[in-house]
Amino acid sequence: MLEVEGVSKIYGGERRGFFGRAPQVHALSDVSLSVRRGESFGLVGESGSGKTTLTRCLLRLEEVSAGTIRFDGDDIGRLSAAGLRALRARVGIVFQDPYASLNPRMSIADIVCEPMEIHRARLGLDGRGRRDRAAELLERVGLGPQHLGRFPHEFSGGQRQRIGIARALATGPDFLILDEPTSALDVSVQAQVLNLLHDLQAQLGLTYFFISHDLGVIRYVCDRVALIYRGRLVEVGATEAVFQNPASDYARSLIAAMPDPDPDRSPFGPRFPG
Ligand SMILES: Nc1ncnc2c1ncn2[C@@H]1O[C@H](COP(=O)(O)OP(=O)(O)OP(=O)(O)O)[C@@H](O)[C@H]1O
Repeated sequence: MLEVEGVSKIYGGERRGFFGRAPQVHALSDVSLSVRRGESFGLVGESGSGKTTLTRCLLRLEEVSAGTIRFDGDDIGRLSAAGLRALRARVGIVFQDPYASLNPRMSIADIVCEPMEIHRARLGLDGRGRRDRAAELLERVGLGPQHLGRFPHEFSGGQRQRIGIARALATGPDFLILDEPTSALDVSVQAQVLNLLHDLQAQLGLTYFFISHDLGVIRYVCDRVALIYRGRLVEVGATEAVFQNPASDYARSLIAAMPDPDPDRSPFGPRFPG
């Protein structure tokens, strides 16, 4: 579904004054990976390793410096304005911090309806239709439609992240970027949100691109995983194979540093029980 081929991204280098240039940062160097339809693909890397840059390139919020990204076979670097809008409707994002990512002055109805308004020509829903869909989405994420008129401060962290997930689903995407979706939550709430994501994936046939620096969560959730270090992929493979038989020194050191490498004894229990 997603193919990233030889992608590099260099920030900076633009002229500054008469003689100088901004320093260059190689945020991504020759990154290649592919995500299959219906799978959960994990991207693991420490802060500054290039995870956000890669997701921004996937949505073409940044232009790549080299390489190509294909979504469903289309080179996203060559999409027309209409093609780009369609891409952004098909790709939803759940952000890390459910406190910062929901506008405190907007009602839950407005928050969940906003992406539907942006994409209204494509979705063909009037105001009533958007509100009905928002109610349906709230129900899907385990919150009732009675919450539509309330505001973010009235909800717990886990509930806010459910609202963030409802918003990410608003345009009917088939691909979700989950950017550290549970790292701001308590461990008990993390497991509930991860289980919700698992159920939604099965119900809606979603493909997940799951970013995290928490290997326990990645092992629990992802079918395959890529490790990124200073903008370079150092390992890609089936999650269990990488955990049980890591090929790179980086993977070995990450796994050795995990508090408990046994998923059956992780805070989340065995991988997706039931
Ligand atoms: N707009 C920008 N201009 C210049 N450098 C940037 C820009 N955005 C990111 N960088 C640099 O690119 C590198 C990769 O950053 P990126 O934000 O992609 O990492 P990350 O893995 O997402 O980190 P985090 O987990 O902290 O979000 C870093 O060195 C960062 O400082």
